[in-house]
Amino acid sequence: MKHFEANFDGLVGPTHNYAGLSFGNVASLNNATLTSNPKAAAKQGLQKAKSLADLGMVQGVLAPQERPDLYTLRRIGFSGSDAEVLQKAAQQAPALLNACCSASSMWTANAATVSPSADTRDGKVHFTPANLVDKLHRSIEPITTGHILQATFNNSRHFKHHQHLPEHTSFGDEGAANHTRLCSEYGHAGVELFVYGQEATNPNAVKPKKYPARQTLEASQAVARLHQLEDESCVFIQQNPDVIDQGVFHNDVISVGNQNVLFYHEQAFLNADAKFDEIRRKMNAEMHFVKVATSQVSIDDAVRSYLFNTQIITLPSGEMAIIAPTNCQENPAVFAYLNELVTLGTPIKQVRYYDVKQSMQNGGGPACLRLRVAMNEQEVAAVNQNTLMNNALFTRLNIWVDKHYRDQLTVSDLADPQLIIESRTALDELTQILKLGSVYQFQK
Ligand SMILES: NCCC[C@H](NC(=O)CCC(=O)O)C(=O)O
Repeated sequence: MKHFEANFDGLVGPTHNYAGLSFGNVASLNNATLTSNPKAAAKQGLQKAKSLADLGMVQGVLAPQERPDLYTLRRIGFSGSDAEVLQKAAQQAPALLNACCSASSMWTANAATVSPSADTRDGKVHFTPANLVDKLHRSIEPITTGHILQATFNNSRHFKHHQHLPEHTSFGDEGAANHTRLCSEYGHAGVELFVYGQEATNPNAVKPKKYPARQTLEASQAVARLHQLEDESCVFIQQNPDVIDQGVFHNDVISVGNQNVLFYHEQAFLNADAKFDEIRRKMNAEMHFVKVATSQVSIDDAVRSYLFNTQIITLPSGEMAIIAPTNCQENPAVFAYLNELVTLGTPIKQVRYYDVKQSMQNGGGPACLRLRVAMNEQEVAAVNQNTLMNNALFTRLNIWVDKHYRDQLTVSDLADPQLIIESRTALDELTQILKLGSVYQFQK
């Protein structure tokens, strides 16, 4: 049977804006006053997804969330008509309004952790939505994320959906951004590498001093248990707290893996040597650890360019390619490194650049925008086929974006009640295009 690694990209929602909501995420804070372009953001994302489909990859899309989130605003005491709720929140608690308007669900690397059927005891593909408790604006995502995942992977014979972990910082979970699956072939059992920022229940364990460690060991272990993974196929490794304090808020800002390749910065992990030995032992296959030294690319350049927030994909030819943001071309040290990388004799043979600047300005690169789901042919056939990218869907979604999205949005626009109507009209139409059923609260 054939096996694939599919990428499901998050569609950028109609309220895409720069509100500076993510303490510890340098780009989010630095760009807090910029005017965003939701239409351009959505189109950049669609173009990247379509380009991967054109390369012969299995590519899908995940619907965005309903924003503004009036249900959360009502839950915290704002009342009246929808327009009144928005106006009162804008006057009395603008920071809370901003948190309820973010289009952050587009970063589907944080939607869930996924374990393919080759790794799980019951032979199903397992999904656990991330609780994202570290950030208010993201902590309101997991319930709807669960609905969207269930409507997309809507076959209980093949797909097992779990509830998100308990909503407490001890179980801080950021999903696939801190999870990498290593394997020889996508269909063979692999090693699932869980990267955590801190141990919540061990007061003596090291942790960052300045910025939050969003992922805990306890959360990663819980996901591994839920997904029915064998101990022999899991490795838990701590992120270097010093790099978290330099803006590496997720592991996918400092390392990325694909099949038997782990591409990483030398400062990414604690106790890397011992953990890499454990990976080698558990893999039963040759591993390529592709290390980038600080002398080649500094942490600052890695964070600015998102060199490691690239996607490494295996093309139908068997060659690996890196999907990089154009920001990597614009950074001299990073561009020089990538030009050299393809000559080094590693499995990575080419680099392709895509403009995803609208997302980058919020601290999300190409890899943040996608959720990886390794599947066999039968599982791909069991996915909601209306979510899979092809020429027709690409054309349809571009028309949909043109019809509903604004080409500029500032934080002060978030109090505009018209935005509720625009967003709901767009999302209602989207659920029809993707045949998702009623996944949003306003549809229930
Ligand atoms: N995987 C990339 C996630 C980026 C995301 N940024 C944000 O939410 C920024 C939102 C804002 O500042 O408007 C985050 O930090 O979780």
